[in-house]
Amino acid sequence: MNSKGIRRKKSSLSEVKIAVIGAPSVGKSALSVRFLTKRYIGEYDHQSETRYKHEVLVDNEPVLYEILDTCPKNEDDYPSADTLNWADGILLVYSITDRRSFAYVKKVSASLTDSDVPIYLVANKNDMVHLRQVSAEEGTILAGEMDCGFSEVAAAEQVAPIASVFQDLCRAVLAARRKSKHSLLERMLGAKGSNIKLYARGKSDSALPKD
Ligand SMILES: Nc1nc2c(ncn2[C@@H]2O[C@H](COP(=O)(O)OP(=O)(O)OP(=O)(O)O)[C@@H](O)[C@H]2O)c(=O)[nH]1
Repeated sequence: MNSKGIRRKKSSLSEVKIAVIGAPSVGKSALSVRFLTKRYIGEYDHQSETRYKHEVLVDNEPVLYEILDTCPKNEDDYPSADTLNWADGILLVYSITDRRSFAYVKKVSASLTDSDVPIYLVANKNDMVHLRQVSAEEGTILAGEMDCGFSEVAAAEQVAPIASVFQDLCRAVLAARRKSKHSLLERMLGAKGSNIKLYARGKSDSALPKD
């Protein structure tokens, strides 16, 4: 997978970089374009990964999404370390009609066990239940193992549930970012704890007793 030129620097607060990862033809582009344009376009003719930028409100806060729609060449083409390092959040996609695509996300999830990057698991093509090869329960179990969100959706038919998937992942990214900032601050305060001076609020320095 070609990820040349992808910046490694982590985003600022309002930017959220999402990598959409899954086996070929599971509907990664259909889901991304549904979220970006609310439209469903059945066939995408792209031979390489595509990046989109899109600003939306999440909980009334503007968020700039950068979405990397990956494009594996085959079922054995897994995302590169560059792609996984680049992402603030990972949308793992499989198709309910394709058991091998479920094996693909399982394998990617196994490579992410030491990663703190928030993940969301999506089972696409839920409109094709007559061709189902992966049960909803299997998806729920895998999401439980990864401790991440999970939905069965149909890019072909739905708009709001797909927006919710991207927004839930965005919330998880922002929450993880707040948590890591908080723990960094705690570590800094802990290290400098002995030097911290406490001032009584509401009193000016001149009103404080001189020692
Ligand atoms: N029935 C059905 N077909 C879908 C759905 N989403 C995508 N497809 C079809 O699945 C095929 C693959 O969709 P893409 O969005 O190109 O899949 P992709 O994962 O981006 O494919 P690659 O870029 O080749 O890896 C297309 O024919 C889509 O029309 C869905 O929800 N339901």
